[in-house]
Amino acid sequence: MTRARSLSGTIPSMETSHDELKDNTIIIVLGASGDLAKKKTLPALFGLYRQKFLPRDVKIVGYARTKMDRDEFHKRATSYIKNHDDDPEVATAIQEFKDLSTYVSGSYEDGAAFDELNRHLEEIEARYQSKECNRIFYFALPPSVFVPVAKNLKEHCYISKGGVNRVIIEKPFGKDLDSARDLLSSLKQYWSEDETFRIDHYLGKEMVKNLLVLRFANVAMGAAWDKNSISNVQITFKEPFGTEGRGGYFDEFGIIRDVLQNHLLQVLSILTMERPVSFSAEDIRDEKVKVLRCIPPIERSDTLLGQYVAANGKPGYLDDDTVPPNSVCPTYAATTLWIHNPRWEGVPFILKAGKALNEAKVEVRIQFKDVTQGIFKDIARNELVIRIQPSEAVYLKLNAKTPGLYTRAIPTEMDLTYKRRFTESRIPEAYEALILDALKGDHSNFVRHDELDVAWKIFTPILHWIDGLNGQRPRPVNYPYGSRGPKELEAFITKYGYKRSGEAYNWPTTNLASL
Ligand SMILES: NC(=O)C1=CN([C@@H]2O[C@H](COP(=O)(O)OP(=O)(O)OC[C@H]3O[C@@H](n4cnc5c(N)ncnc54)[C@H](OP(=O)(O)O)[C@@H]3O)[C@@H](O)[C@H]2O)C=CC1
Ligand SMILES: O=C1O[C@H](COP(=O)(O)O)[C@@H](O)[C@H](O)[C@H]1O
Repeated sequence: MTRARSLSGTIPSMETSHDELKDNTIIIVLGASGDLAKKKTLPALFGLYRQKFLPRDVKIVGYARTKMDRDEFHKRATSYIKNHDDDPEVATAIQEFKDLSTYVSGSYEDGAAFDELNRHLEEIEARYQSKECNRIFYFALPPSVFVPVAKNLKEHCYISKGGVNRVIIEKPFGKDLDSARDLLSSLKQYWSEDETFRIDHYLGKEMVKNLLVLRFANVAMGAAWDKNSISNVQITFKEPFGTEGRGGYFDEFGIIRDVLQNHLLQVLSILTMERPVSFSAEDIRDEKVKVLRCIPPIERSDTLLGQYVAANGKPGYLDDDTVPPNSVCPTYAATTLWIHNPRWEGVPFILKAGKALNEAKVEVRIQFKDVTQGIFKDIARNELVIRIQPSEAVYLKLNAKTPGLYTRAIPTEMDLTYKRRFTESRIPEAYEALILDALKGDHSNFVRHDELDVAWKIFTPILHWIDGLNGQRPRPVNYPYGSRGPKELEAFITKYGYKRSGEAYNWPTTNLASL
């Protein structure tokens, strides 16, 4: 396997080799006919193959119930690979990728079908030089079949004569605390924690991984990273499209389970945890769990729920045929979390996520406190913004003296936009980074069982209220498709101390002529 080059400023223990799989490895994608496999898993495997990050002589096997021949599987597997036609190097790599990929059709419940899969894997392995072979099973499957598939793989496809077996599992991991505990304990009967890699793909995003470095490799950041300097924090997820055909799934889960309880809470935990002793998986995850345990369950009064309605020629949530009529499922939520520890006591962390909004954006916005008044009056607050996507960036809004013969401060910015600063670098897809970690046996960017438990403790009471388990279901407020969200949002964030700058803020350049 190709090894990462040693760079100046390398983070030492991030280079640690775990149980890295270098050869004789088969990656089996279960649910290979589905949406996730087609759009994310198989393109990520191709990306890794093309960059020579997969084990030598790797083979990929798709498995699902749908009957299809190898050509049809190849067509689907490569349909989301970009730059298909015009680059001969990509075309060659695609052909090689097809040559190493096969497909087996079978059910998820039937042991005999998994015997068939196992026979196919053994045929491949018979051609490997070593007797020690490795199998990685990737669950691109709905949660309803997680347990039978985990059981059948263990009973029919597990290599017990040496070699490594691993399972990579996608969210959702349950619907509340009890169901998550049930799911986890069912899966644990078959697969150990060490063999299990629970994906939250936000942990594979470049800017989420960057949070640890920004925070702990910069004294200047560390010094201001607490309640003494910070007024409030917003973690925002915005998508410009609605459920569009995925309403059946979505209506059962809602935006909180879809995005807040996992992706945004992961970002929050890395943003607020204490410095880990090392970059080992357990040291990082210990610190994440510690900070999450300081967060009490979310209060109803700290919650704003919304649902999009038709506007701008786009359909409302209830117009989606796959959504039950009169559903009160929230497609937008803002919730405020509080961390009861000495570093963060009193700082509101506002998690906001919505579908069918005016733009695609995920960012962390840290607003600092007001500067002492006196020599300054109504001066803008500093804000540090970490834009996770699109167009990765970190920028700090800060006040500077207006150049020239003025004694006036003006809001400006220090801007680290990745496209401009790192012109030669390709930012990896989250799934590429995570599959590579799983091949290396590095759990740092995967969700540990106790992280899940504490995450569900924070969200379960509010989810039960939304699900109507304790009485009537709350009705979300409406917001138009393509808008910034519910009109109540501005008052909601203001309540937690967020102050918009009084000065019109021109970003990224300041027009001095207009002063
Ligand atoms: N799609 C996405 O972008 C994302 C998905 N995920 C998670 O990944 C997993 C897979 O998602 P996705 O690919 O969208 O799911 P799909 O609904 O596309 O299901 C994947 C495959 O599973 C089989 N399947 C579907 N429904 C059932 C069922 N009721 N019983 C048995 N088998 C079924 C189908 O294959 P066949 O009939 O051929 O066996 C299907 O092709 C889910 O847990 C999802 O929450 C997570 C993040 C993003
Ligand atoms: O897990 C999910 O994430 C996607 C958003 O992922 P991103 O990488 O495009 O930001 C979201 O659309 C989907 O509803 C959710 O299940």
